Amino acid sequence: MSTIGDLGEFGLIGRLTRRLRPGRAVRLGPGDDAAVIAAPDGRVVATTDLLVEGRHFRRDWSGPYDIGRKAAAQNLADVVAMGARPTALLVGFAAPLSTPAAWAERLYDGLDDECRAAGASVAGGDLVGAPEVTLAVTALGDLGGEPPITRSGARPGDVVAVRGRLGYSAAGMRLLAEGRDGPAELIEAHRRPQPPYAAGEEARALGATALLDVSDGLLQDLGHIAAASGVRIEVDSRAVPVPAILGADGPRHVLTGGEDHAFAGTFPADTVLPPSWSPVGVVAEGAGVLLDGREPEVAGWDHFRA
Ligand SMILES: Nc1ncnc2c1ncn2[C@@H]1O[C@H](COP(=O)(O)OP(=O)(O)OP(=O)(O)O)[C@@H](O)[C@H]1O
Ligand SMILES: Cc1ncc(C[n+]2csc(CCOP(=O)(O)O)c2C)c(N)n1
Ligand SMILES: [Mg+2]
Ligand SMILES: [Mg+2]
Ligand SMILES: [Mg+2]
Repeated sequence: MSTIGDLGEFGLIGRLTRRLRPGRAVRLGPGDDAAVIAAPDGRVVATTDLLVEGRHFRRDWSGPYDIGRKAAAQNLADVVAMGARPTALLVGFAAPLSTPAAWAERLYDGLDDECRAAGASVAGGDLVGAPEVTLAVTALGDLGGEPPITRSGARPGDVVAVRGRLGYSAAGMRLLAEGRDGPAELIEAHRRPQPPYAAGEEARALGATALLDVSDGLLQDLGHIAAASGVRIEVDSRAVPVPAILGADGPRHVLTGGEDHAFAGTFPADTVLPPSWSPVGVVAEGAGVLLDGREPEVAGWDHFRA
């Protein structure tokens, strides 16, 4: 079995980049000092997120293909959450030299497939030998001439709505931690989030006043909209859909579980929301997030508290 150490830095770069398919916005991809990405709008949306072994994923819980998909998805979702179309990813990849080359190749297949699903591609990156697997992913996006949908535009009277799965990843992680092997749908959801990438364009068409992706937990992430917009967000727990598959702790997973990368937005009160968007609360004057009129004890994930 060949390892990435056997291949060497440039051998591995060649093996990995060969797996990537060219993307629509990439004018010059891997191979030079930098990539060249089309930015027809003249403004580039840029975002970066780290994934660290043992903190974001475990190699005994997830295979390389799913880790690649997750690393891409969490960054592509941030671009979509700005109301932009993802164009390209840059991937910093650190791994032990004993890592099987096939593991690294499957990681790149996952990155490439998730990019495809969002209309982007991997345009470049960096490679380092290191004691643990770490991925530092940067995503770029195109606003198509439209203004970004920020966290700061929510206004009192707006309705708060969510699109996409919530709580599945947290429920799946709990099962993995307990050594259980089902329900498969939950475990798969933890390994591979499925952000509904169409939500960005939908939210824009619906006149969203603020938008973000739910990475840390619904209540906590809504807190970012509340803070940036200078408003209070009031969530009604009875309005938040809790699928039965999530089990007894379903309500907690849905309200505070991260990593599904659903989208949460605020919309003018008279907006007619399609069924894919579930209204979960309202925007009011004030500050913070209230759940059924009270401050929640737990709101979501915090790296420095976990
Ligand atoms: N080390 C840093 N240096 C500069 N800015 C940072 C740093 N870390 C975070 N930020 C900025 O803080 C803001 C919030 O970051 P955060 O990572 O919470 O958002 P997110 O990527 O949407 O969420 P998540 O990381 O949970 O997926 C972003 O605008 C981000 O660019
Ligand atoms: C091994 C392992 N332990 C814990 C977790 C849970 N977890 C890690 S990061 C995060 C929030 C989003 O991260 P970020 O804010 O960095 O985007 C959550 C819920 C996991 N996925 N794997
Ligand atoms: Mg981040
Ligand atoms: Mg985000
Ligand atoms: Mg976070």
